[in-house]
Amino acid sequence: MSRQTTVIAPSILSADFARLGEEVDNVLAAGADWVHFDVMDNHYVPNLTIGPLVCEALRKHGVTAPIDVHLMVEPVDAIIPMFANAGATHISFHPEASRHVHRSIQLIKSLGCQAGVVLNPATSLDVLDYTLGDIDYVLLMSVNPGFGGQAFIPSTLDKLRRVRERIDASGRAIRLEIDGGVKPDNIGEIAAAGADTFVAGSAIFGQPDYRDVISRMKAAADAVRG
Ligand SMILES: O=C(CO)[C@@H](O)[C@H](O)COP(=O)(O)O
Ligand SMILES: [Fe+2]
Repeated sequence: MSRQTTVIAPSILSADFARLGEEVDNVLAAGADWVHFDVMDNHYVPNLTIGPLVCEALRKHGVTAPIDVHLMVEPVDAIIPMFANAGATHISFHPEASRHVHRSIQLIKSLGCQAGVVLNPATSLDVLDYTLGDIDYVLLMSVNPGFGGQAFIPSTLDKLRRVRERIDASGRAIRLEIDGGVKPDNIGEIAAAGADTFVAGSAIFGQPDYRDVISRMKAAADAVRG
């Protein structure tokens, strides 16, 4: 199977929300591939962030890049069509926030979006047993969901290797996305462990030069991915 291209997906959670359209334009012009859009409901996670109106506003602003919606909401099914209609291209959810995981995956796909399942640091890989045949990506959390700016949990590297083995054994073109604490100085070992899609919030929006940090991250990942 062909290798997936390296994708850098800045998490807008760390952007300046007062200038969101401009911030998204700037990271995309600086080489970012996707926009990572963190939706938190003050229920599944303690934090409260943004909803479909903001996704729609980015589309109306002229953003054409993939918008990768990471739903940290419970229950999840009612919110999926709202994001599909608002312009999301990718929608992922936490399986423990869905009563019927297969149904949620099929709902996302029926709306024309790519479907992903999200594994928290302490979530077992068992959920992949009956989802790998249907999903388009796995989103592996390397921090506990809810906040930007947390430190990468080192045990995630071993988990990444195990998910990579499962994906390769499936024979399907499934992306492996990593989310939380990804920085220029650890992206190489994260890529070597099997990730191809890299979310980074504070590492990108915390820097004065987006092009410099994104190109350094991409080069470090590609150096080990070949
Ligand atoms: O989903 C989440 C947090 O729940 C992430 O997408 C973070 O927003 C990533 O931020 P950094 O750890 O890169 O600062
Ligand atoms: Fe996220």
